This record gives sequence, structure tokens and C-alpha cells, in this order.
Amino acid sequence: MGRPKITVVGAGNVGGTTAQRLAEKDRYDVVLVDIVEGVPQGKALDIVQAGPVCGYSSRVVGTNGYEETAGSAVAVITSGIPRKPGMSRDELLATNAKIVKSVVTELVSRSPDVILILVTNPLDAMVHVARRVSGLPKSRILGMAGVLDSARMRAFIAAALDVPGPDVQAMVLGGHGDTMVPLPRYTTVKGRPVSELMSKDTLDGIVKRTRDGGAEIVGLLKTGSAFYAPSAAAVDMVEAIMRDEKRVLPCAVLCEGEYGLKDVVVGVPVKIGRSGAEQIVEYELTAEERAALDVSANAVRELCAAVDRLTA
Ligand SMILES: NC(=O)c1ccc[n+]([C@@H]2O[C@H](COP(=O)([O-])OP(=O)(O)OC[C@H]3O[C@@H](n4cnc5c(N)ncnc54)[C@H](O)[C@@H]3O)[C@@H](O)[C@H]2O)c1
Ligand SMILES: O=C(O)C[C@H](O)C(=O)O
Repeated sequence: MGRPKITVVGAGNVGGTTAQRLAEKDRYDVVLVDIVEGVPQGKALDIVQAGPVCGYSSRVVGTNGYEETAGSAVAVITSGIPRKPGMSRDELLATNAKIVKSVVTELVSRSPDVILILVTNPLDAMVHVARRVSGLPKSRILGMAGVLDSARMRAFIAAALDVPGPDVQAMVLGGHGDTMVPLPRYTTVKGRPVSELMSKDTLDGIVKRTRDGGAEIVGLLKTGSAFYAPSAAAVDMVEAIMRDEKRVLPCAVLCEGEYGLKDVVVGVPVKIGRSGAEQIVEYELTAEERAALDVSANAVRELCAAVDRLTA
């Protein structure tokens, strides 16, 4: 029996790096899809040629069609335009909704058991579009954002305290935008609450920098957005699924009453295993944290209503 197949759609910055990171795991066959002729084929060949040096023998195929994607266990969707300096993620809505709609239709028709991980922005609205067009159960449609936003918070805290990044645990909930909800109360360094280790002012600064983390990198790169940490976060989700890890990760999924939120896709802690989003885990929130999550969910609702009008 061959290795499980993971498809990555979009062979740009995030997609190409995701395919590379997946190949380096040496556990999967990887299919890389893009509309631009030659790019997925060239990147796939390049990744395969790194194998003898890096010690992996993953099969990586680049293609402009979907035949090779048949039977995918997981598909990571990164196809779509990134923002430029001065833009919000929401401005990508109309263009990327069309792309995600067509990509999801192509994927699901050939891989009915697939688990989708959306990366394309605006993230929560793209999960909503994928849900609408795919007809897949909500457990098999996840959005990647919380793992990235939490990783940023963890990296900023690690730098401020001069501790290893992996020692820091953090949880960022809500939509992947200006209203995201970093939770300092659930942030620890080797089990110690972060509030015991730094001043409130320093922590407030880190919360703000986390919220602005994507824009900070867009401002520096000028021609696109972050991709090293986003691809690492997407692959972390793939691994949690494929290895049936049952880890709790912040992911964008449909809430149906959890956290008092009804019929809205938003970032919440989710137990991830081989069936996908196996359970939304309800952390106890203060009134203030819950209110912030409500504000964020409402912002997502507005965007989803807009995308429904655009793609009706
Ligand atoms: N969720 C997150 O946290 C997060 C993080 C980083 C980037 N993103 C988003 O991911 C998306 C991709 O970012 P990037 O930096 O890789 O952009 P990029 O421009 O480098 O790559 C996008 C790729 O998608 C391809 N594409 C466009 N339409 C397609 C279609 N119909 N089928 C297949 N491929 C298609 C393009 O040809 C391009 O190669 C953007 O929307 C960006 O905002 C989200
Ligand atoms: O900021 C962006 O537009 C890309 C991504 O959502 C990120 O947070 O890096």
C-alpha cells in the first residue's frame, strides 16, 4: 500500500513551502496543484531533488489538473491572492471566494473522504464557502489561523523572556483578523502563567503585536505575506490529523452552540484526530473574553453574509 496522499492546492509561497515541509516528513505522497503551467511541476521536481540530501524519499507530483489528487486524505487549500501593504484580508474576499469555490468542487468530486484545511484569506469566510459548496460534514472542514496566531504570540513571549519558543503555550481564538482574541490567561511558560513572568504593559504589547502579526510581515515583504510560519502551522494540523494525535489546537470550524455561538465559523480550541475536528473544547472564559469572542464572531458573520451575496 502506498503512503497517504496529501494534496496542496496553490503552489505559491505558502503552498510550495507546505509541500516542502510535508515531503520532509517522509510519510506522505504529496500532490501540488496550481493553475500556472510549469510552476507546480517545477517546484515538485525541486523538492524531490532535495530528498537525497535531506534524507527523504517522498513522492511529490506537480500538476495543473485534479486527476492526481484522487483519493487524497487531506487537502490544504492555499490558492488565492495575498494582500499587499495597506490592505485588509477582507479585501481579498471576492477574488478568493471564486477560487476556493472552484477548487473545493474539483477536490471533493475526486476525494469524497477528504479532510480540507483552508489557508486562503479571509480565512473564516473561506471555510464558510468551502462548507457551503462541498457538503462535507463540519468535522472535515477546518481553517488554519489559530495555530499561526498562537505561534506568533509564543515567539514574541519567548523572545521577551529569553526562553525556548516550544516552552511557551498560547491560545488565540476568534476570527483571523483585527478582532482575533489572544488569551493571556491561557498562556504559560513551562506551566507557569505568563502574567507572573512579565509586566502587564509588556504582555499588552505582545497581544497587540500578535493581532498585527500578519500586517507587520506584509509591511516588510511589500509584495506578499508570511509563509514560513503559515506553512509550518498548516503542516502541524495535517500531522495532528494523520497521526490521530487528539491534540487541542485553535482552528476555524463551524460552531453550533459552543461558546454560545450559533452557525458561525470562528477559531476555537478543537481536538484534532484522524476524523478531523473531533470535538470543540469549551474553555472557561471570563465575561470580557466571551464578549471579545462575540465581537469577533459577529465580524465573521458580516463577512460571510457578504460572500453569500457575492457568490449566490
Ligand atoms: N490563514 C492564514 O493564516 C494565512 C497565512 C498566510 C497566507 N494566507 C493566505 O493564503 C493565500 C496564499 O498566499 P501565498 O503567499 O501562498 O500567495 P501566492 O501568490 O504566493 O500563491 C498563491 C498561488 O495560488 C495560485 N492560484 C490562484 N488561483 C488558483 C486556482 N484557481 N487554482 C489553483 N491555484 C491557484 C496562484 O497561481 C499562486 O501560485 C492568500 O490568500 C493569503 O492571504 C493565509
Ligand atoms: O497577513 C496576511 O495577509 C497573511 C496571513 O493571514 C498572516 O496572518 O500572515
